[in-house]
Amino acid sequence: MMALFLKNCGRYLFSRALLSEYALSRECIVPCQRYVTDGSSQNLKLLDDHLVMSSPDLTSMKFHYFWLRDHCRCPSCYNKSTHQRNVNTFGVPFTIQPKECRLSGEELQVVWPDGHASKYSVKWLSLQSFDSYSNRVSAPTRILWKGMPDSVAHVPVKSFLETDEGLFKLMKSLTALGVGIVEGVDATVEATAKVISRVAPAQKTLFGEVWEVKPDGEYHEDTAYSTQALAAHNDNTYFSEAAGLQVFHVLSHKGSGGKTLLVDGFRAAQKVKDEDINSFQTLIETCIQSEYLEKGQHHCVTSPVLHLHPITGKFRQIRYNLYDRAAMSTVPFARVMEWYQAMGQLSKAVTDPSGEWWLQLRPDQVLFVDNWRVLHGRSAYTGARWVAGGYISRTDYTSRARVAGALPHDD
Ligand SMILES: C[N+](C)(C)CCCC[C@H](N)C(=O)O
Ligand SMILES: O=C(O)CCC(=O)C(=O)O
Ligand SMILES: [Fe+2]
Repeated sequence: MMALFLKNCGRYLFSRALLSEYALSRECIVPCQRYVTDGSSQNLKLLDDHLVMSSPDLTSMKFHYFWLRDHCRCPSCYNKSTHQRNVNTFGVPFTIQPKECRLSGEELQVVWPDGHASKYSVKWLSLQSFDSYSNRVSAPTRILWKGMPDSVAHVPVKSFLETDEGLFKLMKSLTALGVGIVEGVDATVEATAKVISRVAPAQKTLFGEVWEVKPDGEYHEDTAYSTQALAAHNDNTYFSEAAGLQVFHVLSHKGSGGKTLLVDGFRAAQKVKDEDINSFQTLIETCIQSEYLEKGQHHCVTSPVLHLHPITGKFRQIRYNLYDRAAMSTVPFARVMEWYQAMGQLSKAVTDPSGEWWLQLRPDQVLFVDNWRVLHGRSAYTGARWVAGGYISRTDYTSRARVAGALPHDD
């Protein structure tokens, strides 16, 4: 039974709390079973602190009575227009049991001891089970890539600005590959701003909202404002939350170099995971500090380089920026070299030339990059180069992607 439980919950939930909770579950102790059927396809089994619904075509679902009371969707417990709960959850005794409970058609109807009545559609319940959640969040949405990915969207600006399909194409490219391009855009800051705001408002940071890097433009104490080459990196590793998307538009360049480099950070992390699981673990566990310092600014964040989704274990974020690391004092002496070695493995995967996509951005192309996944860089350049761009916060990006239908679950 325990083995079955572990299997159903997936391998990321070996928490001691859960195991002991299960050991205490009354299901094993009190076989108080009442079967209620009304001829519907579901079978209802009422146990001490939860019920089990099963049908021949559906794996059984379990819900605690307390959970059911907390999820009452009647107008006094739940505000359907604001999508917010109103129920006084902790005014309910944890030991609550239904006074009556029946299945009527595809609806579960419960009357509680105080007479309060709740109804739940079986379909809705089936979408709320842990199994259903895990299946949804585990569903593959990403394609890892090396070199130039085949299917990056190049969306014409008119279609992008004016049609749902145009927006969907870009968002889908971003959720699948972490990169997407809008083409045919005027080489002006205003046109860039319009393209950015079709996704979400540009995020205001110390660099501005829609920023520009150009000779004699606004200057910040950062190598991005120099002409030197920049190896692949993520931006904002020193912010408590790095921007979700970064947008680049090379408006003009009279000179040489200045090519853009893109690398799939999740592909690099996957390589380390496949070939050296200990290094991978070190990069998930070890916290290092990143910082940004200039007059009036001191951003400083301590965080691991790799983050996984807490339930599925899928990649959530890579924070790879060798330049913006602070002096390393967060790692105990005995583990310093272990971290360097692990980071060295990741660095090898990141800089493997077969994984690099070098492109020369044209002045009509606006490039969107998922800054939690894809690393960017550039070659050194000469001459006058004018780049406009912006950040979009993670929550605004993922919200837009879900509304557009390109991201079905949390991420
Ligand atoms: C993009 N923009 C030019 C505004 C700023 C660049 C900031 C660069 C910083 N080293 C980082 O990696 O976050
Ligand atoms: O100049 C470029 O193309 C990119 C520089 C960069 O890394 C940045 O602005 O974040
Ligand atoms: Fe950057």
